[in-house]
Amino acid sequence: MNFKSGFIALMGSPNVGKSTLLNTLVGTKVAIVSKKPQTTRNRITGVLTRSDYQMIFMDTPGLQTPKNKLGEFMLKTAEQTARDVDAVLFIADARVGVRERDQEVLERLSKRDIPLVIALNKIDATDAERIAEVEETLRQYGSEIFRISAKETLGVKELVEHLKKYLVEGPMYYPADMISDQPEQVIAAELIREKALKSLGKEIPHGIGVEVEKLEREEDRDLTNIDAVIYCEKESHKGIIIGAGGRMLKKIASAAREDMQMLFGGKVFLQVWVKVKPDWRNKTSILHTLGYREN
Ligand SMILES: Nc1nc2c(ncn2[C@@H]2O[C@H](COP(=O)(O)OP(=O)(O)OP(=O)(O)O)[C@@H](O)[C@H]2O)c(=O)[nH]1
Repeated sequence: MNFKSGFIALMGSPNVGKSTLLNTLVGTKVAIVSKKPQTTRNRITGVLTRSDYQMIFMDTPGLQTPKNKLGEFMLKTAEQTARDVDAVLFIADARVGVRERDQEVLERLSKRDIPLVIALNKIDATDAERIAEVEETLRQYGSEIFRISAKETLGVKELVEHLKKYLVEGPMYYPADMISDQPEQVIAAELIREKALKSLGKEIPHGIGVEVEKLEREEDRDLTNIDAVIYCEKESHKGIIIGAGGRMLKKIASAAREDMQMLFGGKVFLQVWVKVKPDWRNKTSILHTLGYREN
């Protein structure tokens, strides 16, 4: 059987249990990313790797009505994330029910081509009648509703089994053990990958992977140095990723660096290389190196 992988966006209002579920799914504490308080509200990625599949979860910020620039940024990030994934997992709180904001978001999500799966969380703290009532409201947005408790790990296995259906044949984007050791590296890599996919359109669909080789902080200068490599499968793809005069790569790196600065705080010095590795996920040898500096 071939390896499958995919990206799944976690969406839902603040406090419904997205971080708890992410931690339950991935089995490690990934929700602590930065020391800066507001940055924990940005996107966090959790990776669930098994022998035959890898699920990459994007934890989007809460869907509250934006009150300021940061709020606007977070909402934008959440909606953008939901666009570039293989499935969206919407989480509702059984105790609170379906809020107006949830309805607006669900309305939009249900009209998209991306599969929508709904998890009704906190069933451990809600009576059966209430659960049935909320589920009834949710049914108009999608038929795939799972009752879960992220905290008590109820129904989570069934949910994962279902989500597996939306994975596609593809690479192991991240090393199996990466998330527990270096969440920041994973997030930095994902940001670059996201910017690359967005800028490149459908030209190079699943053929790229990003690896962050170095992420070092210089606390005294409030600076983070990041070295990353975009792996692609063909020489022709490398040309497209770099672009005429290096413009495409510059665009990708600039956009990624901007998000990284939001996420990590302080300044980010980012260098991105593009390397061709036809089977990049299995081989360790680097066939070709092309340097590019972005600052
Ligand atoms: N009883 C119960 N409480 C839960 C469950 N899942 C999460 N919680 C609690 O709900 C609260 C919010 O959980 P979080 O995981 O931080 O929610 P979130 O959606 O990530 O919140 P934001 O970061 O604000 O978007 C915490 O107090 C959790 O302990 C659950 O399944 N059952």
